[in-house]
Amino acid sequence: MLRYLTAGESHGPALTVIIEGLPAGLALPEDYVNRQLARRQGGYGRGGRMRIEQDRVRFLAGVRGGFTLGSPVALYIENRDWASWQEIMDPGAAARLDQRVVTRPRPGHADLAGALKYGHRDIRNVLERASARETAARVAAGSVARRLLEELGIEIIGHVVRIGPVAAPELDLIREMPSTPPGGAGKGPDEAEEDGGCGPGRPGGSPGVDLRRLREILDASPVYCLHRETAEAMMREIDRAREAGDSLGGVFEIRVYGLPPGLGSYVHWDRRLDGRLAGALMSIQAIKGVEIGLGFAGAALPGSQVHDEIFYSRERGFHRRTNRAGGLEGGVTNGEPLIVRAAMKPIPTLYKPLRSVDLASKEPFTASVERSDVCAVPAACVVGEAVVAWELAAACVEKFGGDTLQEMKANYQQYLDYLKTRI
Ligand SMILES: Cc1cc2nc3c(=O)[nH]c(=O)nc-3n(C[C@H](O)[C@H](O)[C@H](O)COP(=O)(O)O)c2cc1C
Ligand SMILES: C=C(O[C@@H]1CC(C(=O)O)=C[C@@H](OP(=O)(O)O)[C@H]1O)C(=O)O
Repeated sequence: MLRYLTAGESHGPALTVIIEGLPAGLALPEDYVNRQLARRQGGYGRGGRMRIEQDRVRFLAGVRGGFTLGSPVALYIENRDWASWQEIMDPGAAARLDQRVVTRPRPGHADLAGALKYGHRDIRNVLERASARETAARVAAGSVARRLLEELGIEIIGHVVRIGPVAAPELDLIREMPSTPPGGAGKGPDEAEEDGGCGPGRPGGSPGVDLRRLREILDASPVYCLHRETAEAMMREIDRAREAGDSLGGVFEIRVYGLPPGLGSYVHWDRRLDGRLAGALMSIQAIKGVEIGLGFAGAALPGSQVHDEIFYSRERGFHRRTNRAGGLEGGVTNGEPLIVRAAMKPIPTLYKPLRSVDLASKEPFTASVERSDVCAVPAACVVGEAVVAWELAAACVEKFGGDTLQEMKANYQQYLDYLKTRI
């Protein structure tokens, strides 16, 4: 079983993660994790805090010479902002608990509900842990999972499809993402349609696109959006929101290629991979909706336009020409790429103040803000990739097991060989 716990306050000394259940022998360079941490810090619309932090992982246990030992992996990410908060956030008796006390709950944040639940008079005790600073720890854990998935040929890619009112042109869910930006020599729709399938020689479906090139395009986009013109419109919208003292949400999409059929299970509710993925994505701060494949759009269509017909050929085995199910049927991967989307609400801390009531005096007030993100959808997309990676790696560990990576890969290969006898 693969599991992890995180701890850490936003302005405390550090974030920590303990991961248990990884096989021994997985190459885990610090730089690999650091690259994902840097992506999470990026994205147009972030506030001043991201200019202070420079997230770097430090392994404290479970890794030696760049390889996992099979023992629990402990890792640590320093909060640079701690230097300015040490006096107030000190875990010991030296903490100045009377300083910078927060009694004004922000609508949309955990402030009021958290203070009532835990009996805190200082909302700082809530916001420090409710803050999405914690997602740096989740991205670190997710990077470890992603590294493991890579060993099995499973690749994850996320992109932003909406920021506020600006949406990327609808990507046809039955086709793949374009391999080049608009105007370039992308793959034709008919060619793309022929990709995928869980037939011989391509277990788990094929991306049908150059993932390295896609990543380059996405990393070069300040909003992690594939379409240059849409990205520019998104940035203009973020600028407008910032000038108006407002904030924006949006939607990101995660696609996973190279998945074998058979991860997750229909036999019990808590083993369904769709439920696990939705739970993981919904647990990200400010995520308010998740859809798989056609998702909500499917509710408006007749069944004949929703379900993916099954075909068979000797070369490709069982395959589909459409992927409206987003790679999952019955809570089990079906060999098609996974497609999930998550909707993020606008950031709750606004420069344009919203009405609220002081926790201590019960007097109404309108909030004032020192700093905040205006839009964090690109960052949330990186967090989304991480939590999806985690759930998929956990499902792989469950199905293929193994105390060493070699053993796990051998089990995986045996399963793929078995699948070939079925097609
Ligand atoms: C990457 C990321 C960055 C965020 N940055 C901020 C921020 O700067 N200010 C803020 O008020 N909320 C921010 N949020 C959202 C809050 O953390 C979130 O709304 C809050 O924890 C309440 O949880 P809920 O929205 O899930 O109910 C951010 C969320 C994410 C995922
Ligand atoms: C620190 C991060 O995001 C923070 C998430 C966050 C919130 O309320 O969720 C509020 C802001 O924190 P601060 O008030 O310290 O500026 C963001 O900067 C991060 O992503 O690493």
